[in-house]
Amino acid sequence: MSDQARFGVLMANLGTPEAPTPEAVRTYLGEFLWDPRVIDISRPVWWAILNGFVLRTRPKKVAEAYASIWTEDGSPLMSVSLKQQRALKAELKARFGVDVPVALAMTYGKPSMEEAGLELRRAGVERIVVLPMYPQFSRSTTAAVFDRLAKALKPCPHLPELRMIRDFHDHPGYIKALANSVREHWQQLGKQGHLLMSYHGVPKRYAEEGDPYPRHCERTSALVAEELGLGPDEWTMTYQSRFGREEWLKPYTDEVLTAWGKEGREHVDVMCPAFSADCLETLEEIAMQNKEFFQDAGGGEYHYIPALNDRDDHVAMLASLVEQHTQGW
Ligand SMILES: C=CC1=C(C)c2cc3[nH]c(cc4nc(cc5[nH]c(cc1n2)c(C)c5CCC(=O)O)C(CCC(=O)O)=C4C)c(C)c3C=C
Ligand SMILES: [Fe+2]
Ligand SMILES: [Fe+2]
Repeated sequence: MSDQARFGVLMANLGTPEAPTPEAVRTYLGEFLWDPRVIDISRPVWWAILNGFVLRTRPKKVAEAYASIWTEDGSPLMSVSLKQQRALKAELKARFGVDVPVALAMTYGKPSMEEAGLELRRAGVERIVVLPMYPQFSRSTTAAVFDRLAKALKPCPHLPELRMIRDFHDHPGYIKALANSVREHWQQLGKQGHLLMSYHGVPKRYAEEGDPYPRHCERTSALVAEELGLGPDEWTMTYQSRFGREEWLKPYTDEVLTAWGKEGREHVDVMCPAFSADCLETLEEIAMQNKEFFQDAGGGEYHYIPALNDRDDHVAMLASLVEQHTQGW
Protein backbone atom coordinates (compact mmCIF):
# COMPACT_ATOMS: atom_id res chain seq x y z
CA MET A 1 0.00 0.00 0.00
CA SER A 2 1.26 3.51 -0.82
CA ASP A 3 2.09 5.83 2.09
CA GLN A 4 0.33 8.76 0.43
CA ALA A 5 -3.32 9.39 -0.35
CA ARG A 6 -4.35 9.66 -4.01
CA PHE A 7 -5.96 13.01 -3.37
CA GLY A 8 -4.80 16.35 -2.01
CA VAL A 9 -6.49 19.30 -0.33
CA LEU A 10 -6.32 22.86 -1.59
CA MET A 11 -7.07 25.11 1.36
CA ALA A 12 -7.97 28.60 0.10
CA ASN A 13 -8.38 31.93 1.83
CA LEU A 14 -8.53 35.57 0.76
CA GLY A 15 -4.94 36.81 0.87
CA THR A 16 -3.25 39.60 2.76
CA PRO A 17 -0.53 42.18 2.12
CA GLU A 18 3.11 41.05 2.34
CA ALA A 19 4.00 43.96 4.63
CA PRO A 20 2.10 46.60 6.63
CA THR A 21 3.24 49.34 4.23
CA PRO A 22 1.22 51.56 1.86
CA GLU A 23 3.06 50.05 -1.16
CA ALA A 24 2.29 46.43 -0.19
CA VAL A 25 -1.31 47.32 0.72
CA ARG A 26 -1.73 49.10 -2.64
CA THR A 27 -0.55 45.99 -4.52
CA TYR A 28 -2.93 43.79 -2.48
CA LEU A 29 -5.97 46.05 -2.78
CA GLY A 30 -5.27 46.65 -6.48
CA GLU A 31 -5.60 42.91 -7.21
CA PHE A 32 -8.43 42.21 -4.73
CA LEU A 33 -10.68 45.14 -5.59
CA TRP A 34 -10.27 44.70 -9.36
CA ASP A 35 -11.97 41.27 -9.16
CA PRO A 36 -15.51 41.61 -10.64
CA ARG A 37 -16.70 39.00 -8.11
CA VAL A 38 -15.91 41.57 -5.41
CA ILE A 39 -16.79 44.86 -7.14
CA ASP A 40 -19.06 44.28 -10.13
CA ILE A 41 -19.61 47.79 -11.48
CA SER A 42 -18.73 48.67 -15.09
CA ARG A 43 -14.99 48.16 -15.69
CA PRO A 44 -14.14 51.63 -17.15
CA VAL A 45 -16.06 53.42 -14.36
CA TRP A 46 -14.51 51.27 -11.62
CA TRP A 47 -11.02 51.53 -13.18
CA ALA A 48 -11.21 55.32 -12.92
CA ILE A 49 -12.48 55.25 -9.29
CA LEU A 50 -10.07 52.53 -8.17
CA ASN A 51 -6.95 54.04 -9.70
CA GLY A 52 -7.93 57.69 -9.42
CA PHE A 53 -9.15 57.62 -5.83
CA VAL A 54 -9.22 54.35 -3.82
CA LEU A 55 -5.62 53.24 -4.46
CA ARG A 56 -4.34 56.78 -3.87
CA THR A 57 -6.05 57.34 -0.52
CA ARG A 58 -6.85 54.02 1.15
CA PRO A 59 -3.45 52.23 1.36
CA LYS A 60 -1.91 54.68 3.86
CA LYS A 61 -4.80 54.41 6.32
CA VAL A 62 -5.18 50.65 5.89
CA ALA A 63 -1.39 50.08 6.24
CA GLU A 64 -1.57 51.77 9.66
CA ALA A 65 -4.37 49.41 10.64
CA TYR A 66 -2.30 46.40 9.51
CA ALA A 67 0.73 47.73 11.42
CA SER A 68 -1.36 47.68 14.62
CA ILE A 69 -2.00 43.91 14.33
CA TRP A 70 1.19 42.73 12.56
CA THR A 71 3.11 40.00 14.38
CA GLU A 72 6.64 38.55 14.32
CA ASP A 73 5.19 35.89 12.00
CA GLY A 74 3.68 38.49 9.67
CA SER A 75 0.03 39.15 8.91
CA PRO A 76 -2.25 37.20 11.29
CA LEU A 77 -4.31 35.87 8.38
CA MET A 78 -1.16 34.31 6.88
CA SER A 79 0.33 32.97 10.11
CA VAL A 80 -2.99 31.44 11.20
CA SER A 81 -3.57 29.93 7.73
CA LEU A 82 -0.15 28.24 7.86
CA LYS A 83 -0.97 26.80 11.29
CA GLN A 84 -4.34 25.55 9.98
CA GLN A 85 -2.61 23.92 7.00
CA ARG A 86 -0.13 22.07 9.27
CA ALA A 87 -2.83 21.04 11.74
CA LEU A 88 -5.17 19.75 9.01
CA LYS A 89 -2.33 17.70 7.48
CA ALA A 90 -1.59 16.10 10.87
CA GLU A 91 -5.29 15.39 11.53
CA LEU A 92 -5.77 13.84 8.07
CA LYS A 93 -2.69 11.64 8.53
CA ALA A 94 -4.17 10.41 11.83
CA ARG A 95 -7.54 9.66 10.17
CA PHE A 96 -6.41 8.18 6.85
CA GLY A 97 -3.20 6.55 8.06
CA VAL A 98 -1.26 8.00 5.10
CA ASP A 99 0.09 11.44 4.17
CA VAL A 100 -2.53 13.69 2.59
CA PRO A 101 -0.92 16.65 0.79
CA VAL A 102 -2.51 19.95 1.92
CA ALA A 103 -1.54 23.06 -0.06
CA LEU A 104 -2.45 26.59 0.94
CA ALA A 105 -3.51 29.12 -1.69
CA MET A 106 -4.72 32.69 -1.51
CA THR A 107 -7.19 34.15 -3.99
CA TYR A 108 -5.13 37.35 -4.08
CA GLY A 109 -1.35 37.48 -3.61
CA LYS A 110 0.77 34.64 -2.28
CA PRO A 111 0.91 31.68 -2.09
CA SER A 112 -0.92 31.77 -5.43
CA MET A 113 -3.26 29.12 -6.84
CA GLU A 114 -0.54 28.32 -9.41
CA GLU A 115 2.01 27.65 -6.64
CA ALA A 116 -0.42 25.51 -4.67
CA GLY A 117 -1.47 23.58 -7.79
CA LEU A 118 2.17 22.87 -8.63
CA GLU A 119 2.81 21.71 -5.06
CA LEU A 120 -0.06 19.22 -5.34
CA ARG A 121 1.05 18.07 -8.79
CA ARG A 122 4.60 17.50 -7.53
CA ALA A 123 3.11 15.44 -4.71
CA GLY A 124 1.60 13.27 -7.45
CA VAL A 125 -2.09 13.85 -6.69
CA GLU A 126 -4.63 13.62 -9.52
CA ARG A 127 -7.66 14.46 -7.38
CA ILE A 128 -8.11 17.67 -5.45
CA VAL A 129 -10.72 18.68 -2.91
CA VAL A 130 -10.94 22.48 -2.72
CA LEU A 131 -11.63 23.85 0.75
CA PRO A 132 -12.44 27.58 0.68
CA MET A 133 -12.12 28.73 4.29
CA TYR A 134 -15.47 30.53 4.18
CA PRO A 135 -18.26 28.81 6.14
CA GLN A 136 -20.95 30.90 4.41
CA PHE A 137 -21.03 30.99 0.61
CA SER A 138 -20.71 34.37 -1.07
CA ARG A 139 -20.02 35.16 -4.68
CA SER A 140 -17.46 37.70 -3.39
CA THR A 141 -15.36 35.04 -1.65
CA THR A 142 -16.14 31.37 -2.45
CA ALA A 143 -16.98 32.02 -6.11
CA ALA A 144 -13.82 34.14 -6.37
CA VAL A 145 -11.78 31.10 -5.22
CA PHE A 146 -13.42 29.04 -7.98
CA ASP A 147 -12.64 31.69 -10.65
CA ARG A 148 -9.05 32.08 -9.51
CA LEU A 149 -8.47 28.33 -9.54
CA ALA A 150 -10.02 28.03 -13.00
CA LYS A 151 -7.66 30.78 -14.18
CA ALA A 152 -4.66 28.95 -12.73
CA LEU A 153 -5.70 25.74 -14.49
CA LYS A 154 -6.22 27.40 -17.89
CA PRO A 155 -2.78 26.56 -19.29
CA CYS A 156 -2.97 22.92 -18.12
CA PRO A 157 -3.38 20.37 -20.92
CA HIS A 158 -4.91 17.89 -18.47
CA LEU A 159 -7.02 18.72 -15.40
CA PRO A 160 -7.06 17.10 -11.98
CA GLU A 161 -10.37 15.69 -10.80
CA LEU A 162 -11.92 18.43 -8.66
CA ARG A 163 -14.49 18.61 -5.88
CA MET A 164 -15.32 21.89 -4.20
CA ILE A 165 -16.69 22.34 -0.67
CA ARG A 166 -19.21 25.08 -1.35
CA ASP A 167 -20.06 26.01 2.24
CA PHE A 168 -20.34 24.57 5.73
CA HIS A 169 -22.47 27.24 7.45
CA ASP A 170 -24.66 24.64 9.22
CA HIS A 171 -22.18 21.80 9.70
CA PRO A 172 -22.72 20.43 13.24
CA GLY A 173 -18.96 20.38 13.91
CA TYR A 174 -18.64 24.04 12.93
CA ILE A 175 -21.59 25.08 15.08
CA LYS A 176 -20.26 23.07 18.04
CA ALA A 177 -16.75 24.57 17.68
CA LEU A 178 -18.22 28.11 17.66
CA ALA A 179 -20.36 27.30 20.70
CA ASN A 180 -17.36 25.75 22.49
CA SER A 181 -15.34 28.92 21.91
CA VAL A 182 -18.12 30.99 23.52
CA ARG A 183 -18.48 28.59 26.46
CA GLU A 184 -14.73 28.77 27.07
CA HIS A 185 -14.94 32.55 27.12
CA TRP A 186 -17.77 32.39 29.64
CA GLN A 187 -15.80 29.90 31.78
CA GLN A 188 -12.82 32.26 31.85
CA LEU A 189 -14.56 35.61 32.20
CA GLY A 190 -18.08 34.83 33.26
CA LYS A 191 -21.36 34.73 31.34
CA GLN A 192 -22.63 38.24 31.81
CA GLY A 193 -23.15 39.87 28.46
CA HIS A 194 -25.24 39.84 25.35
CA LEU A 195 -23.68 37.82 22.49
CA LEU A 196 -23.14 39.74 19.25
CA MET A 197 -22.41 37.69 16.13
CA SER A 198 -20.84 40.06 13.63
CA TYR A 199 -20.39 38.92 10.01
CA HIS A 200 -18.45 40.55 7.19
CA GLY A 201 -21.07 42.32 5.06
CA VAL A 202 -21.69 42.38 1.32
CA PRO A 203 -23.67 44.93 -0.71
CA LYS A 204 -27.42 44.41 -0.18
CA ARG A 205 -27.85 44.28 -3.96
CA TYR A 206 -25.67 41.12 -4.17
CA ALA A 207 -28.12 39.33 -1.88
CA GLU A 208 -31.09 40.64 -3.91
CA GLU A 209 -29.40 39.22 -7.01
CA GLY A 210 -29.20 35.75 -5.46
CA ASP A 211 -26.13 35.58 -3.22
CA PRO A 212 -27.26 33.19 -0.41
CA TYR A 213 -24.74 34.73 2.02
CA PRO A 214 -27.19 36.46 4.43
CA ARG A 215 -29.38 33.32 4.59
CA HIS A 216 -26.31 31.29 5.51
CA CYS A 217 -25.27 33.84 8.18
CA GLU A 218 -28.77 33.85 9.67
CA ARG A 219 -28.82 30.06 9.84
CA THR A 220 -25.36 29.89 11.46
CA SER A 221 -26.43 32.43 14.09
CA ALA A 222 -29.68 30.64 14.89
CA LEU A 223 -27.88 27.29 15.25
CA VAL A 224 -25.15 28.74 17.51
CA ALA A 225 -27.79 30.41 19.68
CA GLU A 226 -29.72 27.12 19.88
CA GLU A 227 -26.56 25.16 20.74
CA LEU A 228 -25.82 27.65 23.54
CA GLY A 229 -29.44 27.67 24.71
CA LEU A 230 -29.72 31.44 24.23
CA GLY A 231 -33.11 33.10 24.14
CA PRO A 232 -33.99 35.77 21.52
CA ASP A 233 -33.04 38.61 23.90
CA GLU A 234 -29.61 37.19 24.57
CA TRP A 235 -28.04 37.46 21.12
CA THR A 236 -27.98 39.69 18.01
CA MET A 237 -26.44 39.44 14.56
CA THR A 238 -24.93 42.31 12.58
CA TYR A 239 -22.74 42.99 9.52
CA GLN A 240 -19.37 44.76 9.55
CA SER A 241 -16.64 46.02 7.16
CA ARG A 242 -18.69 48.19 4.78
CA PHE A 243 -16.87 49.37 1.67
CA GLY A 244 -18.02 52.09 -0.75
CA ARG A 245 -21.20 54.13 -0.90
CA GLU A 246 -23.77 51.44 -1.73
CA GLU A 247 -26.13 50.11 0.96
CA TRP A 248 -24.75 46.92 2.57
CA LEU A 249 -26.48 44.23 4.59
CA LYS A 250 -27.92 45.62 7.83
CA PRO A 251 -27.86 46.10 10.78
CA TYR A 252 -24.38 47.59 10.76
CA THR A 253 -22.10 46.40 13.60
CA ASP A 254 -20.60 49.83 14.36
CA GLU A 255 -24.03 51.53 14.55
CA VAL A 256 -25.45 48.83 16.83
CA LEU A 257 -22.47 48.92 19.20
CA THR A 258 -22.52 52.73 19.35
CA ALA A 259 -26.24 52.65 20.16
CA TRP A 260 -25.67 50.01 22.86
CA GLY A 261 -22.91 52.16 24.33
CA LYS A 262 -25.30 55.12 24.47
CA GLU A 263 -27.83 52.93 26.26
CA GLY A 264 -25.12 52.24 28.84
CA ARG A 265 -25.01 48.48 28.32
CA GLU A 266 -22.62 46.93 30.78
CA HIS A 267 -21.20 43.95 28.90
CA VAL A 268 -21.02 42.64 25.36
CA ASP A 269 -19.25 39.58 23.92
CA VAL A 270 -18.52 39.77 20.20
CA MET A 271 -17.69 36.88 17.89
CA CYS A 272 -17.18 36.81 14.10
CA PRO A 273 -18.36 33.42 12.76
CA ALA A 274 -17.63 34.17 9.08
CA PHE A 275 -13.89 34.47 9.70
CA SER A 276 -12.10 31.11 9.95
CA ALA A 277 -8.91 32.92 10.88
CA ASP A 278 -8.27 36.09 12.81
CA CYS A 279 -7.35 38.94 10.51
CA LEU A 280 -7.53 42.70 10.07
CA GLU A 281 -11.33 42.70 10.18
CA THR A 282 -11.50 40.90 13.53
CA LEU A 283 -8.35 42.01 15.36
CA GLU A 284 -8.42 45.68 14.37
CA GLU A 285 -11.98 46.49 13.28
CA ILE A 286 -13.80 44.45 15.92
CA ALA A 287 -11.36 44.01 18.82
CA MET A 288 -10.04 47.61 18.69
CA GLN A 289 -12.15 50.03 16.62
CA ASN A 290 -15.62 48.83 17.61
CA LYS A 291 -14.60 48.42 21.22
CA GLU A 292 -13.75 52.12 21.16
CA PHE A 293 -17.14 52.99 19.56
CA PHE A 294 -18.97 51.05 22.28
CA GLN A 295 -16.97 52.33 25.23
CA ASP A 296 -16.62 55.96 24.02
CA ALA A 297 -20.42 56.06 23.71
CA GLY A 298 -20.76 54.93 27.34
CA GLY A 299 -20.67 51.11 27.17
CA GLY A 300 -18.95 48.89 29.74
CA GLU A 301 -17.06 45.59 29.34
CA TYR A 302 -16.36 44.56 25.73
CA HIS A 303 -14.84 41.18 24.89
CA TYR A 304 -13.84 39.84 21.50
CA ILE A 305 -14.01 36.01 21.28
CA PRO A 306 -11.24 34.86 18.87
CA ALA A 307 -11.93 33.14 15.54
CA LEU A 308 -11.70 29.34 15.44
CA ASN A 309 -8.17 29.55 13.98
CA ASP A 310 -6.28 26.27 14.67
CA ARG A 311 -8.45 25.07 17.58
CA ASP A 312 -8.60 21.26 17.72
CA ASP A 313 -12.39 21.14 17.28
CA HIS A 314 -12.15 23.44 14.22
CA VAL A 315 -9.43 21.34 12.60
CA ALA A 316 -11.38 18.15 13.37
CA MET A 317 -14.43 19.65 11.64
CA LEU A 318 -12.32 20.60 8.58
CA ALA A 319 -10.94 17.05 8.44
CA SER A 320 -14.50 15.66 8.60
CA LEU A 321 -15.46 17.90 5.68
CA VAL A 322 -12.52 16.50 3.70
CA GLU A 323 -13.49 12.93 4.61
CA GLN A 324 -17.09 13.55 3.56
CA HIS A 325 -16.14 15.14 0.23
CA THR A 326 -13.56 12.51 -0.74
CA GLN A 327 -15.91 9.54 -0.39
CA GLY A 328 -15.19 7.04 -3.14
CA TRP A 329 -11.71 8.44 -3.90
C1 LIG B 1 -15.52 36.46 5.59
C2 LIG B 1 -15.90 36.67 4.38
C3 LIG B 1 -15.68 37.89 3.59
C4 LIG B 1 -16.61 38.48 2.74
C5 LIG B 1 -18.02 38.01 2.47
C6 LIG B 1 -15.98 39.63 2.18
C7 LIG B 1 -16.58 40.51 1.28
C8 LIG B 1 -16.04 41.71 0.85
N1 LIG B 1 -14.89 42.34 1.29
C9 LIG B 1 -14.70 43.53 0.64
C10 LIG B 1 -13.66 44.46 0.86
C11 LIG B 1 -12.56 44.29 1.73
N2 LIG B 1 -12.38 43.26 2.60
C12 LIG B 1 -11.15 43.39 3.22
C13 LIG B 1 -10.55 42.53 4.11
C14 LIG B 1 -10.99 41.24 4.40
N3 LIG B 1 -12.16 40.65 3.98
C15 LIG B 1 -12.24 39.35 4.44
C16 LIG B 1 -13.29 38.44 4.24
C17 LIG B 1 -14.47 38.69 3.53
N4 LIG B 1 -14.70 39.71 2.66
C18 LIG B 1 -11.04 39.11 5.19
C19 LIG B 1 -10.68 37.79 5.83
C20 LIG B 1 -10.27 40.28 5.18
C21 LIG B 1 -8.98 40.53 5.93
C22 LIG B 1 -7.72 40.32 5.16
C23 LIG B 1 -6.47 40.49 6.00
O1 LIG B 1 -5.42 40.74 5.39
O2 LIG B 1 -6.45 40.37 7.23
C24 LIG B 1 -10.53 44.59 2.72
C25 LIG B 1 -9.11 45.06 3.07
C26 LIG B 1 -9.03 45.99 4.19
C27 LIG B 1 -9.57 47.34 3.83
O3 LIG B 1 -9.11 47.98 2.89
O4 LIG B 1 -10.53 47.74 4.50
C28 LIG B 1 -11.41 45.17 1.80
C29 LIG B 1 -11.21 46.42 0.99
C30 LIG B 1 -15.77 43.68 -0.27
C31 LIG B 1 -15.93 44.87 -1.20
C32 LIG B 1 -16.61 42.56 -0.14
C33 LIG B 1 -17.86 42.19 -0.85
C34 LIG B 1 -18.29 42.67 -1.94
FE1 LIG C 1 -13.66 41.65 2.85
FE1 LIG D 1 -17.37 38.66 28.11
